[in-house]
Amino acid sequence: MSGGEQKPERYYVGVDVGTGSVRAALVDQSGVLLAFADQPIKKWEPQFNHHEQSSEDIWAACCVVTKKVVQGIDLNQIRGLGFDATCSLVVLDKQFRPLPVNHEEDSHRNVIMWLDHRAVSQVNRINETKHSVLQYVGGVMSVEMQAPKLLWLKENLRETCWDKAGHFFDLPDFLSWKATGVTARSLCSLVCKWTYSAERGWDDSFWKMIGLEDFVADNYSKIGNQVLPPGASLGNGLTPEAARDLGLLPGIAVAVSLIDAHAGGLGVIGADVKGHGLVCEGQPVTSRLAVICGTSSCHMGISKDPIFVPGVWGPYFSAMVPGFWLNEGGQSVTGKLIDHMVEGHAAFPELQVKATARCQSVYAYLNSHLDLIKKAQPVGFLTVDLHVWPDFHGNRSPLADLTLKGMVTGLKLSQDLDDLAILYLATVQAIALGTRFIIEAMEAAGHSISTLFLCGGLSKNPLFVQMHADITGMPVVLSQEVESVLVGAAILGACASGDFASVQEAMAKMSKVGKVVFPRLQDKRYYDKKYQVFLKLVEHQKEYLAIMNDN
Ligand SMILES: Nc1ncnc2c1ncn2[C@@H]1O[C@H](COP(=O)(O)OP(=O)(O)O)[C@@H](O)[C@H]1O
Ligand SMILES: O=C(CO)[C@H](O)[C@H](O)COP(=O)(O)O
Repeated sequence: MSGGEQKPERYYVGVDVGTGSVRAALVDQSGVLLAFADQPIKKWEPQFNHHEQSSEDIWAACCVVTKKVVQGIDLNQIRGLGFDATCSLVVLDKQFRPLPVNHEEDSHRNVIMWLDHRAVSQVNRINETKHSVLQYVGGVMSVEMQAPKLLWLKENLRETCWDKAGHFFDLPDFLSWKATGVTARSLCSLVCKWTYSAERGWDDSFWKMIGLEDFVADNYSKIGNQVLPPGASLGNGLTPEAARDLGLLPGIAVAVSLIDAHAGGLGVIGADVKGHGLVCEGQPVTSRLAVICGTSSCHMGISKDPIFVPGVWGPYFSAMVPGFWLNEGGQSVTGKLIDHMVEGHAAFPELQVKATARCQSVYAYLNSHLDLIKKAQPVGFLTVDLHVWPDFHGNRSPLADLTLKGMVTGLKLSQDLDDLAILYLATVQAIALGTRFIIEAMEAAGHSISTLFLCGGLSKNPLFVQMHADITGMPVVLSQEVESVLVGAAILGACASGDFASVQEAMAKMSKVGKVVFPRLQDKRYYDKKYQVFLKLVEHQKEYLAIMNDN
């Protein structure tokens, strides 16, 4: 190339499989999103607490969105592809065909979703073993992890699923296998959801103790015995078949994947914060907490040395940022809870009609409605006598108690739009109060957090963002690209292509600060009182249980 000519742009494709939809983006070397597409995916709930999906449906959606974002682009400029996905469990037979994870024997439904709580008895038995691997998941294994789900399959679907199974994949690893034919697993998935240790590998005694000695006997071939770091390049890149499916060129670099929350973490946590008046500017990156808020919220904090936080997953070595330990706090339903509260209210049909008439989302309409009814006071003060405990799907962190339930106190006989708006506000606040609860647990164990970096669908909601700032008392950083999880996936593709020397370098170059929302410190006293009530709610819930269980 002659001196005056510009180098052709280099692009990366990121694919993010969330709970409700698949998204793809075309991203350039500086992390700018040039094209975006999304596509809903199917979900089944055949019985309460059973949640299933189809890996074929998910792959088909990945193909649709990828083809859309590369339309009109010279495919030779696309250097790498990265996937992230929810940590759902995909089951395939020895010939890589889908196997049913249900009593109906519907093999189309071969994915047990991350939020599925069918394996309660199994996880209780696993926790009773007090095995040392449990130290690395906050002391208590979650029913949402893979070991209890695998045990459930063995105990409940022996002939139709377990005996025929050849491959159990975390969804992010299924996608990279589909793209490359390589069955290597991501260190991220195996460490965070499967009890693998980055330093010690699999622990035979754990699998034997819980009754899944089958994996030890076949040298873990069904759950992964080749483990690679996220962002590493897989095999010979994209296979000709997958290239046809996705509308890309064969041979482009495909990265080892990440779980979606972890991709969000990569997409936001390394941004250069200079000039934004943020306290974290002069502090190490460990002072930042990435909060990825979609159907669920995940609170990703990193540290140089392992920190054991009771009820908070981890510490996981190199599972998100290489060389750092990760603690992952979480709330199992946040976006799903807001939607549940709003859509279940008697005034929801009226809300839908009014929001549609104004061409607004229901959330934007509710936010403006709250602004109307708040009068002179700060909007958050509308919930002085309405309080919510948000564990409608159990508590992930910091209590790690899946038996906890949701609570609402302060209900009235009214069913109008004002009532719906205030209940929505109290729910948003409860989620933010839950974040404060998690941060306090992390800090008590040794983390020192000063700044939140929010991304995911809920970060599009200004009320949700402001409440997180006001209730935690910390500034909230939003990225320049709203779809930061996709930037994280593209960072993986960029690393696999060899265009960046390390994940850290790609993070620093591709994630950018957009808006900063500061806490309104004048409202602190009010939110401190809301937090006091919040903690009382769960105390009371436990008391009610003790009364009812007392013989
Ligand atoms: N424009 C928006 N304004 C406010 N909230 C939104 C918006 N879009 C999505 N959400 C919320 O975000 C949640 C979904 O987030 P998303 O990141 O898309 O989920 P997932 O990755 O789990 O599929 C929804 O449940 C909804 O509550
Ligand atoms: O457990 C998780 C990450 O470790 C997430 O909760 C799960 O992957 C679902 O993510 P989302 O709510 O973004 O769909």
